[in-house]
Amino acid sequence: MSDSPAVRLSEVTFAYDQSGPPVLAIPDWSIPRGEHIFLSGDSGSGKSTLLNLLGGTLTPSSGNITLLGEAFSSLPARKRDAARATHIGVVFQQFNLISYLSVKQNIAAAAYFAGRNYRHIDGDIIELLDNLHLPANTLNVRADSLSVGQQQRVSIARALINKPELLLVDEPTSALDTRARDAFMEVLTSVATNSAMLFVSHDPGLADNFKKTLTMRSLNEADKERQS
Ligand SMILES: Nc1ncnc2c1ncn2[C@@H]1O[C@H](COP(=O)(O)OP(=O)(O)OP(=O)(O)O)[C@@H](O)[C@H]1O
Repeated sequence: MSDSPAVRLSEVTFAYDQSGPPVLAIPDWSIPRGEHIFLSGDSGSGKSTLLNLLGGTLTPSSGNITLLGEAFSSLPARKRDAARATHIGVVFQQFNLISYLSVKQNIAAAAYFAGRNYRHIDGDIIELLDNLHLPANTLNVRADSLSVGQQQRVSIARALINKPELLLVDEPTSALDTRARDAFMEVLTSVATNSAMLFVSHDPGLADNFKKTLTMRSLNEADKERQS
């Protein structure tokens, strides 16, 4: 189903407390394949909740999410984990690299979890590091011996090693200074051309890197506005 969007939400609601009101309600929304979207919104508006739903670490209270036209949120946890590992890359705010493993081992782990033969992906890793302007001699050093900016690039390489159709990026630049931030954005958008990307950030200065921008509002705020 190559014409189906990367991800689609249909009649999705989510409540942390099943007896309470939902924190998120999305009747119909999709991210087309290859589209890069910048998402901002006030603290508490539901951005992280949405990322977790798209990544399958949370499942909707009602409605459903499809990935590449196939069932996703309704899958049993183990199959959802496998679909995530194969089709979704995630760049976390805190990188989430395994500090005592090498750069290569961190990236290869993502290939392993996607069921790939990770012993034969050295070429892919070297090519990615090169595109990310990371010197090849960083391949075998411990992740925690790199600079913050370099660790962030390794986290992009890990997210992209399986050529995911969907890339979820959560506040990736908050630990970087302005120069490193601009370099990061340039390198990210140039290597992620084949993936749909949802990029979440509080930094409005980054929106210019995207053709499409969205702002999330909390359901509470939307309700208050409707009533006033
Ligand atoms: N684990 C949780 N249990 C209960 N409520 C939660 C939980 N996580 C988030 N919430 C609530 O859900 C709503 C949306 O939170 P979420 O973290 O998704 O917002 P956000 O836009 O990502 O905020 P921020 O920009 O501060 O990270 C908020 O009202 C928040 O208090």
